Amino acid sequence: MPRIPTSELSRYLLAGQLSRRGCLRASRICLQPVANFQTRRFASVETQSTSVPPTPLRKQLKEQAKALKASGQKKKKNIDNQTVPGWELTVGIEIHAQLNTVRKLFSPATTSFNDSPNTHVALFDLAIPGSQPLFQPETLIPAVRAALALNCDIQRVSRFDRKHYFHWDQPSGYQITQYYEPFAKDGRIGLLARDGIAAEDGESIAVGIKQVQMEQDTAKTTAQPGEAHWLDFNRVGMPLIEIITLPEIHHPATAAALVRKVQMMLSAVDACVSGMEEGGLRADVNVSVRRVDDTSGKLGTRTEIKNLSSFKAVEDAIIAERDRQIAVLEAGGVVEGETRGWSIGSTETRRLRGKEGEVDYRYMPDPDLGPVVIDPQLVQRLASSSGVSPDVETDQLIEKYGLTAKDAISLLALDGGARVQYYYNVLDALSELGAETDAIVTILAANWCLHELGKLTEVSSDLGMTADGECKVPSRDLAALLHHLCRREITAKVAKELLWAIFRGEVAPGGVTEAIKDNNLWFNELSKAEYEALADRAVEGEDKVLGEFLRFADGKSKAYPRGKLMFLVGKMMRAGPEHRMDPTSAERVMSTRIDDIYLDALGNKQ
Ligand SMILES: Nc1ncnc2c1ncn2[C@@H]1O[C@H](COP(=O)(O)OP(=O)(O)OP(=O)(O)O)[C@@H](O)[C@H]1O
Ligand SMILES: [Mg+2]
Ligand SMILES: [Mg+2]
Repeated sequence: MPRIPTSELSRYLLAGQLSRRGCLRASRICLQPVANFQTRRFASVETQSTSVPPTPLRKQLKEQAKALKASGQKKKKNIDNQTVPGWELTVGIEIHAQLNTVRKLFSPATTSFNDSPNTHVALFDLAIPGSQPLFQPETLIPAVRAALALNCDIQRVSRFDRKHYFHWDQPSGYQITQYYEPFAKDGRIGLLARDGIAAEDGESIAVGIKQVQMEQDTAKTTAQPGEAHWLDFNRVGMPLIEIITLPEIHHPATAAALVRKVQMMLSAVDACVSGMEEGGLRADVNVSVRRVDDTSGKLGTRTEIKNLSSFKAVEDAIIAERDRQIAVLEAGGVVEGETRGWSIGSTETRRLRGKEGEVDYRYMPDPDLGPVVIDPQLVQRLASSSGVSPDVETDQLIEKYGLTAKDAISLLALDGGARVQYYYNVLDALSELGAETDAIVTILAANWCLHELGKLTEVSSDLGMTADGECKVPSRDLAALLHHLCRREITAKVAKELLWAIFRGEVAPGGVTEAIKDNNLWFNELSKAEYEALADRAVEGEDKVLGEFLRFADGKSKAYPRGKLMFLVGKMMRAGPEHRMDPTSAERVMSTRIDDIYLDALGNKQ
């Protein structure tokens, strides 16, 4: 496998775009994407093309559901597909998480997130001859915080090893990782029913963490039409931790819940900048099956599905691979240890390479790097200054703000932990506006932060959420909007339209009230008499419908005819000026008038 041709690199060197200064000093160089760089396609390559913007995950899932519906096939719901009678599934997960650091692991180049390609690259990152690794000790801070959150024992001495493989995403021909002596071992992660584990796992479950190791990320490859690949070396050398669980997970939903919980835990202690949705976290799942009556005590042969980038993909890929392995074994075959891939929307995993294709990594201690010695005092300090755990924060969101466990956990999980910060910012802004932040308001605010904001991203892919909880809809503007809504000064419909306008940038920041004024959107509700007049008109010619209420009042029918009530309210709403009406008020007036007036009148008629 060829490495990056020296001619390509020297072209940039000659063009003066690569820093000639010391190999170990920070250098921001500007490489253009490597066009038409042809070499063997590797399975782990990300195959999106930059010429076509990637489709947002939610959209992909919707399209997948549509296609399934159109094909007339019915997919078994995951909730009913956690076990296969007669078989035990076993899963172990490797999670790669990008650490929240300013510099790369072994070079002083700054880390980047969605910056222009090849603008954060030091000589060492490209393995320019003569350059050497320079361990950046501050990368230990998020790494140790993460390992502590996962209840690991931090090792006083750990070491770096070289894992050799040849691929264009790793210019040196090896990745520096911790193989023989990782910095953290023997952790444990607790999962509760509310975290979304399979019902079969009961109220709670603990999964062991074998080890956590530090390692370098690889360059990002973007496949272009034809055989060309573009390489972005900003990602090469970014510090990662690899979290390796023991093979102790036995249900697909529990595996997905574990990855989600790890993401929440890492963001709670500020160890990571972004979650799965943004590409800061990736998971490989190892899957095996064995018959429940197997008494050998041995696990089945594992296959590994690499590079999963959503919680749903984790669950779906495990189900597909479990079913494939069972089918092979039931047909009298054997499961081969191999690496497999998964794409969104598929129903089967696909073989990438088998055992014979497995790379011999030729692990060896890196001779250019000394041991890492972590002072127990540092560990203590980091332990005592860590953020609140997701379990505790979920409890607080439930108890203090009245949220459901599902909404609390969704808030914590979204945008790599930034969505819940956004929620707090909205509540603070509501208090500043003088709003009572009782449960009605806190629940309403959570609903908008989750669901109404979520609807915006169904069309556009991005809210632009920052780590400090701000986005294209400033928290103060959402608070102003909710304040008016709670005081019934605008209708929910107007509030939703305003949210879109803010998102599209059509309302100046801080200008929600002005926008309502300028567009005459205040809710000038109908008077009681006006509602009553509309109700009277709505029941004209509806004696048959009113008869249903009479039957209920006379005890002839047991169920209150709520559907009929809503039918009459719908007639009222259609007949009146919608922007001046509230469906709840209309319903109240209609139901009172049915009881007080219309039924008597109907009785007299009959
Ligand atoms: N029989 C099995 N069934 C399911 N999972 C298993 C089985 N045996 C091991 N595992 C899991 O496989 C994973 C092995 O990860 P580890 O990083 O140690 O090795 P690797 O996959 O060979 O390395 P890498 O992919 O990083 O090159 C662990 O999560 C472990 O729990
Ligand atoms: Mg591994
Ligand atoms: Mg692996």
